[in-house]
Amino acid sequence: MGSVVVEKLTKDFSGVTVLQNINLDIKEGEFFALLGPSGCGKTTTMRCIAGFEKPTSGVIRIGEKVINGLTPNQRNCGMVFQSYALFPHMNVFDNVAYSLNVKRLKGSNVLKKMATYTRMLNSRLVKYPKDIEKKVRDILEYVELTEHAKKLTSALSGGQQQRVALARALVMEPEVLLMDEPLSNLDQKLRHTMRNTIRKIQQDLKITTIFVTHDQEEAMSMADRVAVMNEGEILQIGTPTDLYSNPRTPFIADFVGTSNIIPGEMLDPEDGLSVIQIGNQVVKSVSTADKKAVQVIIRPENINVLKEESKEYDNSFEGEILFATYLGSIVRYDIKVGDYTLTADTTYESGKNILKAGTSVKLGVSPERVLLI
Ligand SMILES: Nc1ncnc2c1ncn2[C@@H]1O[C@H](COP(=O)(O)OP(=O)(O)OP(=O)(O)O)[C@@H](O)[C@H]1O
Repeated sequence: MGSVVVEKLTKDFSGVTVLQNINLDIKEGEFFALLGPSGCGKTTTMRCIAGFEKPTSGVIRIGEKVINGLTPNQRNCGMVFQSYALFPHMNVFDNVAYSLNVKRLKGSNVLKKMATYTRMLNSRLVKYPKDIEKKVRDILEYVELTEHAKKLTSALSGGQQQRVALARALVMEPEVLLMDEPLSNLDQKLRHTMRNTIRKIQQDLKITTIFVTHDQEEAMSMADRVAVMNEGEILQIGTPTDLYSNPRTPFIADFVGTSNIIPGEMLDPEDGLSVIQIGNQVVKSVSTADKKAVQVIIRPENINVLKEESKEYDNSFEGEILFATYLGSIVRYDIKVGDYTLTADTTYESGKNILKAGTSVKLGVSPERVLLI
């Protein structure tokens, strides 16, 4: 398995820069996600690594080898796309065996051999060499598709088709697995199951994996590390917990999870805590900033919603419930505090009533949970 290093990668399309100064250092066996909104350059980064796009400048290495000059086939990357990209007229087994066969056919008269192979496939006379037969059987068993081996891929469910695509990539024993929004076409429930399947396979095989997604929950739940991209740049790289607790910009705080982001003004510190004026309230934070105008970031789960003040908080506000959303294990409240509406998450306790709109509440936030950017 290979590490993937990208150095100072830029990409222009007709003079328009879509990637600028992308630097990645992906470790061997790591599950690495590229996360960002639509159009931020995730797929282009991936396509440069796979060899489908030529970088305008920059160096890409797999292991020790610079791969800029190699064709996609020579790069030893397996690819899985959102659209599956399977052959609908072939059965599962043939789809998975296809690339292994094509690789073997390399050499003289490839086109003629491929034409013969396709004819054999069409007439169902194809007979695979023993080693290919075994490899395909093993991988199909691994992704739990053995019983579907003879079915046309067009007759399978989305999740099964994506497992065929995964098997087809893995059977080539690639050094790096590149996955571009592989779960986007699946419904919510299947997406969750497939997340676990992909993560388990990745951990089993310890295959270096780059996973492109615009879904922060997907990236955060699957990846060892995540690069957050926006407008052709990488804003921050970190573990999911890193990004969640120490977002470097308001964009990341907002994109990775839900945040209350409120503009404030720094006052003089008190008792070792930063003091920030927000409207006619002050908020205290252990976080520091070396500028006057700051963004105050508070995660919804860090706002304690109390019907009466039962505990002393360094930060305590009066608010009024505007709206309550029951989300299963949590209840999310929109709460009016002065001129702002804050979002607060509370654990749902069965048997306890959800607070109604109009209820007056006290909010408590510990200074450790107030982040300044
Ligand atoms: N072949 C191309 N020619 C011109 N512009 C392109 C080409 N491919 C991509 N772009 C542009 O480059 C930018 C980045 O696109 P890219 O597909 O990499 O973004 P993305 O983050 O993967 O978005 P999505 O999640 O929507 O796929 C976009 O503005 C897109 O329009």
